[in-house]
Amino acid sequence: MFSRLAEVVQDSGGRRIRTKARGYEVLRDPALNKGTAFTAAERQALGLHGLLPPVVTTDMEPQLERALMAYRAEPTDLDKHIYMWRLHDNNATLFYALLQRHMIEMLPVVYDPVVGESIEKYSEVMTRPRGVFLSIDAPEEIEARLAAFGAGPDDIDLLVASDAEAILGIGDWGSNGIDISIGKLAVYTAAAGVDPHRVVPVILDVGTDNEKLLNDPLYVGYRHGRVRGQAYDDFVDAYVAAARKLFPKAMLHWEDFGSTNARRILNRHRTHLPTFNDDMQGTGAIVMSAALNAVARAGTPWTEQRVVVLGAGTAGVGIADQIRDQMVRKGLSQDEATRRVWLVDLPGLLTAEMTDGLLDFQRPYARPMDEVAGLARTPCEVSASAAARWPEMAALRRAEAAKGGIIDLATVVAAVKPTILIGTSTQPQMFTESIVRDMASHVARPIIFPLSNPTVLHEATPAQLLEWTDGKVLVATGAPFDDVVQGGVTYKIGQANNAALYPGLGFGVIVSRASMVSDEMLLAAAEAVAGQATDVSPGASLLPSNADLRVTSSVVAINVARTAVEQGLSSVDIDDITEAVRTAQWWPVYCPVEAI
Ligand SMILES: NC(=O)c1ccc[n+]([C@@H]2O[C@H](COP(=O)([O-])OP(=O)(O)OC[C@H]3O[C@@H](n4cnc5c(N)ncnc54)[C@H](O)[C@@H]3O)[C@@H](O)[C@H]2O)c1
Ligand SMILES: O=C(O)C[C@H](O)C(=O)O
Ligand SMILES: [Mg+2]
Repeated sequence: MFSRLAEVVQDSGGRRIRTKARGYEVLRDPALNKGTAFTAAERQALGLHGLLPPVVTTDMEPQLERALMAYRAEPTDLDKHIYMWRLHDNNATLFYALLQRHMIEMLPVVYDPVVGESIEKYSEVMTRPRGVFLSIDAPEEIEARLAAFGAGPDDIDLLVASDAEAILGIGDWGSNGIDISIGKLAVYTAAAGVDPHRVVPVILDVGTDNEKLLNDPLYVGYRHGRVRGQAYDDFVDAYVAAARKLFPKAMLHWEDFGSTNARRILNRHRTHLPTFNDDMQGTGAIVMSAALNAVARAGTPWTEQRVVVLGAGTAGVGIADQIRDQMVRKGLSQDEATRRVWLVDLPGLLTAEMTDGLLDFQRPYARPMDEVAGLARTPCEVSASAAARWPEMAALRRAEAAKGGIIDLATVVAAVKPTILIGTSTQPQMFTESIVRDMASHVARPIIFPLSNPTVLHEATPAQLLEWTDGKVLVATGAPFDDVVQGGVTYKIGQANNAALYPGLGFGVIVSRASMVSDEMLLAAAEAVAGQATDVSPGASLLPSNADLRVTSSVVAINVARTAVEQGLSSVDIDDITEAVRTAQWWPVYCPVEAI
């Protein structure tokens, strides 16, 4: 976001910035600062002589070299993460140029998995606050606080908001969650070219149930338990109303909400706003991309897939829904397709007997009792942490324990013989060797996607899955993993992280100024990503490399914008969609800065 002292001009002379700022006002504005790249004439006009060393660098190269050395000299990934945000606060253009050039190396540091660590340690490592902190303690101030960001009605394309109840798989992190909104936005820019000066990171602080934070004297958020119920809904509604009023063109992105809120919020707004939930829909779509390629490589029809999902929360059921819809598109009835998906959660296999206790979006998948009657039950306990984090699911688990135990994943896999196994449980190593070997004994090419982030929470590693299946598995993961060499084949591991999809999806919505995000737009995004992974040689990844994120995101944006236009959802006239996407993309290059 530029200070009020600057404006961007885009005309036949190209892009330039005009500013009333002078001297340190220029150098301390990360959107304006170019450091040693200010020309002699700019230094004269902006009063920078004497505030910069004498060397004038004509391009960014020396700065990039210096920044890369400083980055690599940082001892830990968290230090590197902090370095990157300091760099951003000094010179945003250089930050994005560096990130884009070293995407494979730096994306995991700026974003997932290291962003998880920075959120856990935010109280200690917080640098300059960024974004807008909204609090349920002051709902009447929402509009004023958003307005304090300083942007006008035409200045903002996108807001990413989180209430931080379900950050990645690490749970409730209160106000610290601002870093997930910031990290997601950085990926929007690096991957798709969303203008970083036209976005707002938001944290919706409704309190936290995280005892560690509540007892931490350095905690930066509101120190009370999570507010739920009507007050919560009113607060979220007030945020939506204020965001729409102040930034009527902007898309609203929801990130890392708890499973009891995520879908309700989305359903309330999805048909009348350009909005989507990344964990449900972005994840569902990127998993569809990987699944489209995996099913094609396995050579089995969509209508014959049997899908087991471990972890029936926001992401798991978002994925289940999109897979079910694909089976319907391929000819099954809604009921037949739903019957081909088995959800396993804390209470084990979700069954019809649990219906009253299930979350509404889980209910359609509950298995009929006659089908499960003969299945073995495994005794179980309910941990205090699970009971606090997923009370509804833990209550059902307790009820199952009283009946002798749960129908667990191993039993379900043995009975169902799934072709596809998805992990969104937040629990590491749940895809055990015996479960995976059992699955592989029934299908030629088991499709297994352990997706729980960050890396340490994955249900299995790609190396394990490849070993246990003798290289037969078709795998994609949530976090980045190195290549695995086995039996003379180098396996490239596709990252089924929504980061490969949501930036292009959002950019397509922004370019087309779509009035909503339709299921067809999500499918268009999924197909676009899938189409970018063209190598089908042994060991080839199911998804395009993150090194090509910019290309992938462009193709996604074009497909999404085209679909919006075709569906009559676009509110602007676009003659040439490819050109519209191309010209809207922001690139991290310096432009002239003029004094006014
Ligand atoms: N790869 C991606 O792009 C991507 C996207 C979104 C979420 N995720 C990951 O998926 C995971 C889940 O995210 P979410 O937003 O759906 O969280 P969530 O809290 O909504 O859902 C987690 C679910 O797992 C269940 N669960 C907990 N312990 C379990 C166990 N032992 N056995 C079976 N189920 C168990 C919970 O009851 C809950 O229903 C996280 O780790 C997150 O990082 C990955
Ligand atoms: O943030 C990510 O890496 C993906 C996803 O949104 C998640 O919550 O895990
Ligand atoms: Mg998320």
